[in-house]
Amino acid sequence: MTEDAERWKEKYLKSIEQQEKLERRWDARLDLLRRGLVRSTLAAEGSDKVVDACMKEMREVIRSDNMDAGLAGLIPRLEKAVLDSEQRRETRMNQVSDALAALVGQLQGLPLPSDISRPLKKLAKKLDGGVAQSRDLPPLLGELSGLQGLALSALGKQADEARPGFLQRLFGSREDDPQGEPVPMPVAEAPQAVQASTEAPQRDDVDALQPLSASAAEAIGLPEPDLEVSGPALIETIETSAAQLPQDDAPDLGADVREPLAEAQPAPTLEETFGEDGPYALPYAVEPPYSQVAAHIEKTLIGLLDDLSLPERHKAQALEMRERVARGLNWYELIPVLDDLAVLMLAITDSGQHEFETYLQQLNERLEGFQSHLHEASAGHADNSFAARELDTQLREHVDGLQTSVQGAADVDSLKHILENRLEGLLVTMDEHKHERDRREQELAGRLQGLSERVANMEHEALGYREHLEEQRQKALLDPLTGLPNRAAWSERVEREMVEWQENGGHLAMAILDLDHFKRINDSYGHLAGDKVLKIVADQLRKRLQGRDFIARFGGEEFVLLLPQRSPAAAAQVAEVMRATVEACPFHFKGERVVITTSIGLAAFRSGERADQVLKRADAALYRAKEQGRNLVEQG
Ligand SMILES: Nc1nc2c(ncn2[C@@H]2O[C@H](COP(=O)(O)OP(=O)(O)OP(=O)(O)O)[C@@H](O)[C@H]2O)c(=O)[nH]1
Repeated sequence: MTEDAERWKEKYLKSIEQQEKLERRWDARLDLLRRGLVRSTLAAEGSDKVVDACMKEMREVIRSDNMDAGLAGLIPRLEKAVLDSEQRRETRMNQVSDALAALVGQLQGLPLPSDISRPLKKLAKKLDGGVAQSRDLPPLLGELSGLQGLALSALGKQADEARPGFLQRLFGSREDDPQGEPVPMPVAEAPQAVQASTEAPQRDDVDALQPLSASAAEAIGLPEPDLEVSGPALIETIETSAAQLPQDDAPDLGADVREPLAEAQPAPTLEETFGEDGPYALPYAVEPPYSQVAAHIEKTLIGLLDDLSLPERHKAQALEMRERVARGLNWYELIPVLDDLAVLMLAITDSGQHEFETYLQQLNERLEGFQSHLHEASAGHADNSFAARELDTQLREHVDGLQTSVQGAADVDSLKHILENRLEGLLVTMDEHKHERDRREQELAGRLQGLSERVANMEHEALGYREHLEEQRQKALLDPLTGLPNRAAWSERVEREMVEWQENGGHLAMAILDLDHFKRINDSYGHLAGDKVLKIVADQLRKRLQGRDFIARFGGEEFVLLLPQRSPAAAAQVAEVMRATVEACPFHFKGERVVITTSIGLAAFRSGERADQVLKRADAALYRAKEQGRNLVEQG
């Protein structure tokens, strides 16, 4: 064997040896992987039936000789099973998270001391974002169970103090509540209520915490169920008494409010008085879980997308959104869809602006056309002047010619002939000129007619746009839920009244009204009931306005009141009427009275002050009213 062949042989043997080593390592790894897989499949067992079946099959495939083919068939099925299982797990986690949030919500509805209600609020916030992992559940459950224990023992303590009535046990009463806070819950009919109403009650007797008999309700002037929302008798009482008082005196209207209570006689129950469907009845709707409202939301969104008249460039986006909605949404998919919808709406508003800009551009082009018509008309006028000068020259030439001819005429006959010729020429020139002038006049009249039509069209369109803009502006100034003016309208009005006040002097005051414990209304009766309360309260407050008084919804459960030309005492009187009006609204739930109250912060404008500074003082006063027990008017 040559030296070269020897070297090749050695190289070949070495590579075989290396190949065998690699194969042994590969087998060892494969064996490890097989064992690992078998153990993993065993460990994962029990999480989901379909996944379990796939895992079992996998173990068999791994142990078989035909692993490649077996795995190729199994893996896609396993992937699908794992995905499905993951989705089911997510749904379960969502359900658990919703249930936990509901539990926390129920606890939050209880009158708990702040050292329990604050951590509860924190826990509610944590649950707001949903629970992503099951490992997060034990600490959350632990936290909830601890807080629930504390809440129960706090309530137990209240029960030990032997306070009558389930609702009183649940929500506490003013004597026990250092804040003296009224709680907007149904007030049960109880015998002592009649007594309370006949024993010249103090202000607290009107409090929601105390059982309120129908007689008391009637006595404070709650309107009949089938009457229009307006005109509870209490409010009329207040108005009468307010009218009798001198404007600059701050009256104790509370006394007027309380008076009728003392004279009240036992009367039918609230349920008898209002029935279950009166204008003040809070709907019995239990807030449904998302799955129950999803179809409605989808239908509404699709309806909205179909009704939108969209500029061409936004149509594809809306169509894509529509398809997403039509495929069905879960809770978490809804939020991005709403975000996208909001972006689309903003884009449409922008295109409204764009449309208007296009209109202005068109208007500009038309005005340019108009200008060029005017140019033509003035050129026509210039032509006319030129033609008149031309005529003048021609006439002069004719007359000169006539003179020359007359001087050169030898006899009367030739003179006559010359004269006739010259006059003929003159008449022809005059005729031609007249024709030309008529033609030009006609042309000019046509142009003027066209111009005046264009102007009329433009005026008509501009008027349409102005009306459309005004309509849009008015809509943008109204709060859609209550129909009251909104924050933007408020700013406009404040601005106007301030200028008037600065120029003419007098008085100007503003007040902030914030419904008390409104969160509890939502939590206890649902958001629909909350919305109904807001609408009715807004309606009632609006009906109390007089003269230049102005009310707006500032947002949420907050209203603002502007009182021009009212002295501080008169403004306080109006605020008190508003407070009593809200308290007197005979809301009821399943036949039981629900007392809803408002706290009010009032501030009068001082010389040199800006509106935001006055609002700040009113807000600080409102804060004090809340601190001092709510259902109060405080001055800032
Ligand atoms: N139904 C309904 N609820 C609203 C609306 N706007 C705001 N809210 C709710 O109003 C509640 C206001 O609650 P908070 O600011 O905590 O105040 P509150 O419960 O009224 O308590 P106090 O102001 O301290 O007496 C929140 O639960 C909001 O979700 C609305 O348009 N409709």
